[in-house]
Amino acid sequence: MTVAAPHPAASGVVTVPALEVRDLVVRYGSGRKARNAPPAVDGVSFDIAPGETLGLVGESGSGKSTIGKALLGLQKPSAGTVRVHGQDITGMSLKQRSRQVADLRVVFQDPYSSLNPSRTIGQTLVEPLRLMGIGAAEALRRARAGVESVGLPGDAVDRYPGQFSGGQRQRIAIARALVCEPKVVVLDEPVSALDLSTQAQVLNLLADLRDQRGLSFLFIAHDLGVVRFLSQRAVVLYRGQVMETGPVEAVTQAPRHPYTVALTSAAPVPRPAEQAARRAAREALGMGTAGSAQASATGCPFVPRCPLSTDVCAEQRPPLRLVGDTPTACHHAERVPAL
Ligand SMILES: Nc1ncnc2c1ncn2[C@@H]1O[C@H](COP(=O)(O)OP(=O)(O)OP(=O)(O)O)[C@@H](O)[C@H]1O
Repeated sequence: MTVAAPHPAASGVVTVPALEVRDLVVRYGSGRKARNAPPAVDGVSFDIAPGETLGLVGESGSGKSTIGKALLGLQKPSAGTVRVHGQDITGMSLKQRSRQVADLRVVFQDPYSSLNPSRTIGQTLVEPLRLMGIGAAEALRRARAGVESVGLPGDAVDRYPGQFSGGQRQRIAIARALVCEPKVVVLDEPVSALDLSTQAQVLNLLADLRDQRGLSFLFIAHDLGVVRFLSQRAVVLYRGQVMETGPVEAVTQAPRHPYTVALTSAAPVPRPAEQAARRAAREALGMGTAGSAQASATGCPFVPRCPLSTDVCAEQRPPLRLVGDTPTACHHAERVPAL
């Protein structure tokens, strides 16, 4: 099994982050109703160092993909900034980005819908290079090298997506992302549509490419086992907010926030006693047992035995936040002295 590479920041050398996200807020829709609704992403901040992989985890609907879309310019942020190697790209249009921001690319979840079925692999890979002003012959040479770098034959450029398996298509999607030689790649659930053995192959390929090229990954996933395999650090999201962040081993093996405990309890661990404790934590928090954790609609999803329902709580926000080493107050506990 591939082991996550050491965190580059461990060397003590101060570097400009490959990706810097500050106080990101994203609201969908417009008008008063949208303004009054809780944002899909609510003040999220994180950095990714050069060569580092950051796992972004959370239950379905927690805002993971919305963050990915905001980084890529597919969804306009309501507030906050996004910098790639120090360059502020927050307000850039998609057109500007395609010319200027070759540093940031994406691999989407679904290898079947993310490639245009009517275009050859070569046409798909050449397009972003041509937008960057690279000549046709050189772009085709790079496209061939790109498919070879993900373990496919160079003549794959003459074929169509329908002629490849799901795993091969995901390799092609990775080649498309890397052909522009980006520094940062957003991987939005890149293996969750693949069967288990293909998942392992694609994860190993991603780890190899990252280590060879010094890439930084934002690895969006709901499967904590997969996140642990590739990431050095993890950010746990709930309802658009960061609940906990830290080294991936600490977050997955010794989570500090009750929500993370509940989320991790769905992932198998080698020690039965720990598994049982985590299962109990999930039950205490009123969360489901499947991989996608669901908070209880009634009853506080954060504090065991808290009698306040999310309907009653005026804050309508997670009561306890643990970011870095700085826990903030539990609003629910302030209101319920008996806790
Ligand atoms: N186009 C949209 N219009 C309105 N609301 C949206 C839109 N896309 C997402 N949302 C809402 O934003 C919130 C975050 O959704 P998002 O897709 O980012 O979550 P996620 O963590 O990626 O979930 P999943 O793991 O299921 O993909 C959810 O409440 C969702 O309903």
